[in-house]
This record gives sequence, C-alpha cells and structure tokens, in this order.
Amino acid sequence: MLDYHDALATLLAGLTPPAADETLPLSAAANRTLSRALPARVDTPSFDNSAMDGYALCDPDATRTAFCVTARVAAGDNAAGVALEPGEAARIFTGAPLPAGATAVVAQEDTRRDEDALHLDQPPRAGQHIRRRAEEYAAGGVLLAEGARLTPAAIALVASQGYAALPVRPRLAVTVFSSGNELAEPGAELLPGQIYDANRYQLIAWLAGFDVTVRDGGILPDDAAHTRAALAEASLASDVILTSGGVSVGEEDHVRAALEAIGTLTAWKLAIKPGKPFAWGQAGRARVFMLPGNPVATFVTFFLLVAPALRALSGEAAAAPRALPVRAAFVKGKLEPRREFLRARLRVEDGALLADLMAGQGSAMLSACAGADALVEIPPAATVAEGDLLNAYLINGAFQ
Ligand SMILES: Nc1nc2c(c(=O)[nH]1)N[C@H]1C(S)=C(S)[C@@H](COP(=O)(O)OP(=O)(O)OC[C@H]3O[C@@H](n4cnc5c(N)ncnc54)[C@H](O)[C@@H]3O)O[C@H]1N2
Ligand code: MOO
Repeated sequence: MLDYHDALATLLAGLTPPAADETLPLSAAANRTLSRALPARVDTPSFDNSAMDGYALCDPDATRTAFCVTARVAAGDNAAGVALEPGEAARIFTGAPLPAGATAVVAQEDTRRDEDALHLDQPPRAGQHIRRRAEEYAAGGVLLAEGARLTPAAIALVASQGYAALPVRPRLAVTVFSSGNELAEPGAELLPGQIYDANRYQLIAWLAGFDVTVRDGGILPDDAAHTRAALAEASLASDVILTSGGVSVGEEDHVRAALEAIGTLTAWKLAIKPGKPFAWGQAGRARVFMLPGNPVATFVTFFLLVAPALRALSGEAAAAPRALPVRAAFVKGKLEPRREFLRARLRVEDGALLADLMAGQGSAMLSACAGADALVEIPPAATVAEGDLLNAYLINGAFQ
C-alpha cells in the first residue's frame, strides 16, 4: 500500500493542465489559474502621493511648526504646476499627488488652521505619510507567476496594473457518479436495505468550491456492463471523472474493473485511514478518481488527493494541501499501521492551537465530519500523548 505523501507526489507529478488557454475579462476570471506569468506594467505607486487627508509640508530641516498654506491638491488632480518652498504647505487628500518640494505630510487632526496659517504642535518627521513611487514594486518585475490562482486579492492586483483581460487555463469538466444498488435519491422513500446517496451530493458540493463544470452522472447500479458503459461515455466528455463506492474487494465492487476494461488503472490502495481503497487512473483524456464508498472516506480522499489533483489540472502551482502545527489535547494509545486523518475541533489556548478529537471517528460517521475544523494527521503506528505536535489540515471553512 502506498503512503499518502508518496501517493500525492506521484499523482501530482503525473498531472499537467490541458495545454489550451483562453483570455477572459477580469470580471469573469475569478478562481481561474493564470496560464502565463504577468509582468508589472507600472511602478506602484506610480507617483509619490499622500497617505492622509491633511497637509503636504515643505520643511527640509524637519524643524518648523508654522506654515503658510499656498495650494490645494485633491486625488485625481495634476500636481505638475504646484511647488512648495520651505515654510509652505498644500492642503492635500489621501491618494493625491505630492507637490514638488513636499518633505512630509501631516494628518489634518494633528494641525490647527487659521486662514492661511497652519500650526503644528511639533515638527513633522521627514517623509511621514508619503507613499513613494515604486515603494511597493517597480514596473518590469513579475507581478503574478504562471499558475497563480486568481483570488479576489490577485484580481485586485492585476486590475490595479491596468490589465483588462487575463490568460487563464480552461475550465475542467468533471463528471460525478455514485455506485451501489443500495443507494436512493434524497427525497425518495427508502425501501428496506436502502440508504440515501450522500456522496454524489457531497462531491458536487466540494466541486462548487472549484471553477469547474459539473456533470451529474447519477447512480451506477452494481452491474459490470452498465458501469463500463457509463464510464466510457463519460470519458468522452470529461476531463475528470469521480466515482464513489464499489472500489474495494467485494464481488459487487465493479468500478475498478470497469476502469481496467476501458482505460488504465494507475494505482489502488493507500495506507490511509479512512480511504484505503482509493484508486486513480485514466480513460481516454479523462482522469478517473475512484473514492471509497464510506462517506467520510470520500470526504478525506477528496480533500487529500482529488482537490490537489483538480488544482494541478487547473494549472495551479501550489496544489498540495498545507498543514498547520497543532498540539494534541487527546491521547491515543492504539497503534494503527495506516496513516490516520482524524476529525478534530481546534481551539486557541495560551496562543497555541489545540486539537480535540470529535466523538464518532468511524468512516461512515458523517456527523463528526460535518462538525470538525480539521483533519489531524497521525503518522503510521504512532501513539499520541497530550501536547504532542501534529499536522492539521483545516476543513469546512474553519477559522475563516
Ligand atoms: N473485505 C474487505 N472489505 C472492505 C475493505 C477491505 O479492505 N476488505 N475495506 C473497507 C474500507 S476501508 C472501505 S472505505 C470500504 C470501501 O468500499 P467501497 O469503496 O467498495 O464502497 P462500497 O462497498 O460500495 O460502500 C462502502 C460503504 O459506503 C456506503 N456508501 C457507498 N456509496 C455511498 C453513497 N453514495 N452515499 C452514502 N453511502 C455510501 C455503502 O453503503 C457501504 O456502507 O470497504 C470496506 N470493506
Ligand atoms: O479506509 Mo475505509 O475508508 O476506513 O472505511
């Protein structure tokens, strides 16, 4: 069985985004990934300007407390014709260009004004409240690297540089199937032996956090020919196919065999708990990820493997999940040969993050999963004492 970290590295190394790219207007590019690096077009700030509403002062020796107001500059004004001599001040506003000769800006609440006379309690510090041209970054450098995801902050950054359209990776088409004769649609009446399909809706909900087109493939019955045909059909129209269930060792587990019949099975079985029977491969151009049926195993393997794979296929440079160090607020004596990802709630105490385990760690127990802040990673065959440092991966939007 593969270790999780080796499996993730192998998986990501084998994934490259589709070569095509497209150009989208800024307003449609959120959450996409840049298909090439963007250079900074202009110095930022692009001119010296005021960080405060107040007065620009000319005081080369930083000794004066009395000034004469001789000019006014607002944001959007051209200050080219304005110059200050020692002892002169200009009324100025946040973002307004600094007049020639200004050595400092003072906030208006730190001044007293009487007609054109301006008084300060103490001389200004040279350079205070001035945002200098290019102090943040200069034109010509890399603004955003290839593979950067277009978060709201990244969109603001490129907009601030005047980019109106961006080169991005194409949107992936993802088809989602559930598998199993026991599954019924939520809303329907349950027959004896049936359970509601939780995983397809879980996966569709996960995918809402990615900029992908979702195709709902429905529920596959436990039937080899049907499963093969459905996967083959989906592979014609999908970049990614996700299935859950039917990937273990029972004779009603048909999904893995179906992939072997129509494509390639690359890997099967990871030394993780939950999630052991996870498998991946390829059918035509579609990458296929087969998630275990137990709903928490589906959750954990989506988070740990499929989400990074989707990021990599979307061209994102930083695809692997990032862990935070937390202190165990629990003990664990039982040795588990597989790497475990336990559902935990986090709290802050004395400046440290502490992890409390949720009650109900079974891989079918969704309630603990839905209430958790993090997956806490327990290395293979490890015991845990209170206070031990562990890796935690934030889930469910925790701490946001
Ligand atoms: N003899 C063995 N049996 C099992 C093994 C094993 O190694 N040897 N592994 C166990 C582990 S671990 C897991 S995880 C499960 C995964 O099996 P499958 O991926 O084949 O999933 P199923 O057998 O189809 O279902 C498992 C479980 O999950 C329920 N399920 C399935 N799909 C859904 C869904 N869409 N929504 C809600 N619940 C779902 C299903 O009813 C079963 O209870 O195998 C163990 N067995
Ligand atoms: O590995 Mo399974 O996912 O524990 O139930």
